[in-house]
Amino acid sequence: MQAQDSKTSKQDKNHTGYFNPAITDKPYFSVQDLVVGYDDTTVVDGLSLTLQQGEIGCFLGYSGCGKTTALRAIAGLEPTRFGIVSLNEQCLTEQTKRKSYAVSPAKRGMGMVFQDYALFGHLSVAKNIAFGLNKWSAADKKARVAEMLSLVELSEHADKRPSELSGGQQQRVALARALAPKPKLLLLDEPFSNLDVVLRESLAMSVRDILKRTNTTAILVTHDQNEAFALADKVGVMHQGKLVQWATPTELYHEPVSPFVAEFVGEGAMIDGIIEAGHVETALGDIYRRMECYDEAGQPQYCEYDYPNGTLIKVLVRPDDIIHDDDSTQTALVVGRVFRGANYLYRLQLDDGQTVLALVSSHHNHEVGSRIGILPMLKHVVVFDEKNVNATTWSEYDMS
Ligand SMILES: Nc1ncnc2c1ncn2[C@@H]1O[C@H](COP(=O)(O)OP(=O)(O)OP(=O)(O)O)[C@@H](O)[C@H]1O
Repeated sequence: MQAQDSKTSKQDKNHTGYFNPAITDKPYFSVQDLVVGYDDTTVVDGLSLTLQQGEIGCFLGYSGCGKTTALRAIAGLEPTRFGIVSLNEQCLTEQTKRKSYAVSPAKRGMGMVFQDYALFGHLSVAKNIAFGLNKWSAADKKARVAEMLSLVELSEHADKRPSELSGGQQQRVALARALAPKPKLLLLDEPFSNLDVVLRESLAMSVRDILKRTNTTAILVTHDQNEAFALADKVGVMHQGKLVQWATPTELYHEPVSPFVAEFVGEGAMIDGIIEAGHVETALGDIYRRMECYDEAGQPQYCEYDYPNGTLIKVLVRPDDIIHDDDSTQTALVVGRVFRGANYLYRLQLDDGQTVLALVSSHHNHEVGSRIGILPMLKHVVVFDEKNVNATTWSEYDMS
């Protein structure tokens, strides 16, 4: 009885109506040290990640960085040179010094959705969705197809051929077909890239909603950051076959681990900083890293930075870190601006000639050449080391 209660509580619906992913010590899906290559080239190089049940992961990166190869290796469609892949407590691939083992793709319990939908043109929408259910009884199959049609909001199109549907609708049929057999893991390879930009983001949001409602664990491959952020819980930035950072979209944006991730994800500028007496001096002001302790008068104590005085470093400044404030005594010169509807993206020159970006409500219309008041309000201070390779993030800081 107790076990039943605890299982129920793990799958309780949260306030959004979604099922919470089951919380267990062991990840539902894990990849350890995956290495995949063609001939003498290594294309995926030591990739490791975990997902809990119901979580959506994403491989994001430039063309050719190895995203599709990683996905295909997880599906068992590419041979693995090294590494372990496990799903739902089952080992699917183990290529190590001790063992060489791989479950065939058909027995992995995975569903796939491709860029080109790969629907059967001669079959109706309903028959496309029923395609993977040949072992189900006729009654169960009928009920499941009806359920999937309703889930993707295509019930009234059940008897149409795919060619009679729009691109977005066809992709929803492909999703319904992949979800119908209840896959343990759904793999989506650039599923929206044939669609126009506006449709892409709205379809990504509705696919996320469908995956969350069905508690489906999934991995998406894309080179489109907006799509990754709209759909995924965890995004892995890939670069030259390596997973550089595997984190939530917010963490990637605000706490990138390297300059590559900082530049790849979102906009921003890296301004010069110099370590002086334990704090960082920048053109925006001096930044003091706060410790979690206070002196007797209640004044915060500050960390010594890890580098000697005079060390040159870089500080990441995102457009939302610079607040426009007419009353501020700190000003910057507007050297460029882009109208984005709700906002202007201003390019601002600081007194020492460096530029930063600022996202300002489009009610504030300042001409190029004018000076505007600014307040630096960094959510996190991301400092890149002197070799510009690694980053550290400070969440607690003061500026002067
Ligand atoms: N079957 C293959 N044989 C040899 N090399 C391949 C093969 N498939 C992919 N590659 C190479 O592996 C590298 C990674 O390809 P992959 O398709 O995984 O990248 P990707 O990040 O998914 O790129 P894209 O976004 O363009 O699809 C590329 O250099 C590609 O040319």
